[in-house]
Amino acid sequence: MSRTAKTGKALPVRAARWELKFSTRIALLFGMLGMVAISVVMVYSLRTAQDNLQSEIKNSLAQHQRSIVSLIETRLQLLEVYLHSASARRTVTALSEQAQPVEQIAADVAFMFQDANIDSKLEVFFLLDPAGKLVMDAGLPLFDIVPLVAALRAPIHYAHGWNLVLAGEQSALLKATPIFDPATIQLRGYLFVGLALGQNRRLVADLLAGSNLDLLVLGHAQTPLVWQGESPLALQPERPLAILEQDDDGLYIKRAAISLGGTNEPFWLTLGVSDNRFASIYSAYFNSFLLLSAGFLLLLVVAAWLLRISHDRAIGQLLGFIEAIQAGDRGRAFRPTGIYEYNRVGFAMQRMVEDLHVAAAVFDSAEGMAVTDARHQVLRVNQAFTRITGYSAEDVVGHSLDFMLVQAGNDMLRGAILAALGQQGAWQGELLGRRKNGQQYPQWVSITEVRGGGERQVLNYVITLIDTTQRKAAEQRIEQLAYYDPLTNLPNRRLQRERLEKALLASAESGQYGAVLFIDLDDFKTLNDARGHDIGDLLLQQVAVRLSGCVRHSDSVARIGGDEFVVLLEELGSNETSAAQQAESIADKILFSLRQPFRIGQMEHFSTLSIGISVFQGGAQQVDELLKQADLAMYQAKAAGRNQHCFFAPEMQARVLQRASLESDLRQGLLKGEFVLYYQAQIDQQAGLYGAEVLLRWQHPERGLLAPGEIIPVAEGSGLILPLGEWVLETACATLAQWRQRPQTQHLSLSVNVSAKQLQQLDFVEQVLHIVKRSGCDPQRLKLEITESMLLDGREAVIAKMARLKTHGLRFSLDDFGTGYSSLSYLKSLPLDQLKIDRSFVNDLLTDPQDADIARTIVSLAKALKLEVIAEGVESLEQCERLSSFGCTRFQGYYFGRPVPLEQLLTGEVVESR
Ligand SMILES: Nc1nc2c(ncn2[C@@H]2O[C@H](COP(=O)(O)O[C@H]3[C@@H](O)[C@H](n4cnc5c(=O)[nH]c(N)nc54)O[C@@H]3COP(=O)(O)O)[C@@H](O)[C@H]2O)c(=O)[nH]1
Repeated sequence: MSRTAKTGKALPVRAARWELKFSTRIALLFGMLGMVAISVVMVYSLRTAQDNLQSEIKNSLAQHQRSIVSLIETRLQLLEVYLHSASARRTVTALSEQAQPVEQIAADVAFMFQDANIDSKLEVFFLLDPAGKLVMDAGLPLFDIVPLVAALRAPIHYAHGWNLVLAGEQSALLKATPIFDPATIQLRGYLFVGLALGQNRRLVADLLAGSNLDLLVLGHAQTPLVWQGESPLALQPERPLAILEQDDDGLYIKRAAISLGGTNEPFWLTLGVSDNRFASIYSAYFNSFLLLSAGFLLLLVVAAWLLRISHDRAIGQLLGFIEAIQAGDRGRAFRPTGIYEYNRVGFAMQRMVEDLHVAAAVFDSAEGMAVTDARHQVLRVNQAFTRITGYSAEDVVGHSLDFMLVQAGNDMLRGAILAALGQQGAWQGELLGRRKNGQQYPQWVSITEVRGGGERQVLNYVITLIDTTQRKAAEQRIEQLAYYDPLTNLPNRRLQRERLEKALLASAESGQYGAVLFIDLDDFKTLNDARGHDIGDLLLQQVAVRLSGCVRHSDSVARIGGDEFVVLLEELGSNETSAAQQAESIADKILFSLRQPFRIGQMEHFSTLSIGISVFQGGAQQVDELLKQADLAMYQAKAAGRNQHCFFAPEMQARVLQRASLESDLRQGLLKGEFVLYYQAQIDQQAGLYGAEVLLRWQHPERGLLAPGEIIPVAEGSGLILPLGEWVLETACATLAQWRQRPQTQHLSLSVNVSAKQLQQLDFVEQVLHIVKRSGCDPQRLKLEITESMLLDGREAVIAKMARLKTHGLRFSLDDFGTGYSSLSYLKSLPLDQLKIDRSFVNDLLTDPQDADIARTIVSLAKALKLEVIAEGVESLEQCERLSSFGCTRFQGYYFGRPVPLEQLLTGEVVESR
């Protein structure tokens, strides 16, 4: 037998041995059940009917027995009444006179009882004389009483109750009464009445009258006395009492012991009735049984029909669901039927289908999948497998996948995989695969056993392949990004730290010295800002190449940020001096190498660098500490004039600590008001003192008066420059406000140094205007000194702030002019009022023609830009005169006065010289 699947292929389906439609099966089952049930009911009903019949017959016969006994008793009582009545009246006369016929006595009794038929009741009625001789027989002639009289014992016995007298075939129940002569009270005889029993057909007829009995036998002891009807069982006195029996002719017979006339005689009465008389009861039972069976069968048919309908509907729904799934309706949900079991099947099937869809979806996932049998022969592969490996299903089905593995011959690996599969049922790991085109590729392989069957033996292996080529490349890329500087391809700070940690451990083990060179390019920021970041990047790349060229292969060069590089030198021997010498020689080599001109595009650039060296012998030191030491040494090298190296010395550390403590002091100093302002006079050639520069001083409780050089870097580093700068501005404005009050001073202006951090504040303009307004000073007398370097970051924003402040009357001076890289066009865009010639040019003005030229140029430039110009650091008359010769008319310097407290500024010679 075969069934056609959706694919059109014939699927072999083994039919069950007794395959029947469910409805047919139900009909058969119900039919059989109906037959069995009807048979059982029939047997039960018949037996019940029989039992009921017998019980009815039994009851009926018992009833008849009671009636018959009652009839006989009634007859006896009547006879007794007759007897006594007859004895009371004429009977005595009759006996004495002998004239009264017996008929007359009977007629008297009949008259007395008004009973015309009394003759028929007085069947046995006779008189005996005292000697027991029959005097008169007044009973019915039907009965011959002679044998009875002969069988009598003394007549007196019969005066006390009924007595059975048996005389051959004759028998009767007799009772007597003595007859006395009323006059003499002499016994004259006995009057007897009796009920004839033996062969008394009249009695039997009377007893059977109106009954449906077919048999009656009245017996005494072993002798039937009178009977009517025939049955072989009826005349057998030995038959059991009170048991219903049936003879071969179907006659039901029941014998019972009875008591008559108060005697103790063993009378028995057997009654019989033919089963024909109960045919109607049988037929009633049979008919109702037939009716019941027919009704039951009908019910069965209806039930089977209803069952079939509901089954057909439910199975139709279930089949519809299955066929829809087969037809590709994947999202079809099972609609519950009215039958619980089918719903379970339907829902189980729906879950199964969903699981199969999930499994199919999983199988069609982006991961390559192959399913093999227990002998590793491929059964199925998915599309991703083909995409990854290049092998189609036809290429691999029926083969082992070993040929695709580069390590196929590696027995150890194979053994490890099989061992893992045996123990955990799964293995995963990285294997080198070979694609169909021969290309090798890394792949992550997972193998999982599928077990089943009674003994849970391995049925299949599911193999998942993930091509990790891209992931590995990405990992490498991530590692490159995480550990290498993308600009120079040198290790970055993170990698260098790790290498340093390893180097320290190695050094601790070997006892060999190593060294860290912290390298910072001199003036790189200036180049970067002036020439742009692209040029800066090119320089950094070339620096990286040169640095790498200066060290051994085993050494490590890293760029840890901006223009900072760290070189790690290892295995410098176990002699500290020799190690330091080696480090120094490499530092010199680096300095020399980097001093050579760089060619960046069309431009030739000269660069120098500062190197801090820290020598280490692992164990005691931490990476951070080592880097910090080298960094400090590098700053030392910068402070010492740049383009040189400097070894770390513990004093440097002390300075750092000192700086930290200064920061804490500075915070306290601000709170305690330890800061003061000094004023350095600014002189106009014609007008004399025209203003002053405000210079910060700190009256340190322990260290005395500190200059800005010690305060400002710490304040800027800690952020305290903001409250400090605000205080300076407020104090200067307060001075200006005071000066405004006095005619001698109201023309004086003040220059206030502003730090880059102050200027970068978003609300700098508002802050300044607020302070100015609150102080009540003339904003035109306030000049803010900025440096070129402040304009490097966020130049547009700084210019906008300057412009806003200028609209409120404030003025700006460009400090240290000439030391930076300001271009002319850039200078022109700044909203300036004054250029300040840097002290370094003034210093060598008289000796260095180049500085003199610069100073002259700055004066000319200021004039061209219509700006004031002032020279700072003027220490001699000669310098002053030379600057005057260039056209500079304003001066500041020790020649005119050192920075002094406010009181001294106004009382000093300068004011007087005005
Ligand atoms: N942000 C702030 N910066 C401030 C503040 N106060 C000062 N500073 C900055 O500190 C720099 C150094 O100031 P100071 O140590 O006070 O030195 C000034 C003068 O003492 C010195 N000077 C003046 N004349 C001469 C001279 O003839 N010879 C000589 N060797 N030195 C001289 O120059 C300093 C003033 O220079 P300048 O500012 O360039 O005019 C100082 O430069 C400020 O940058 C402050 O409150 N806030």
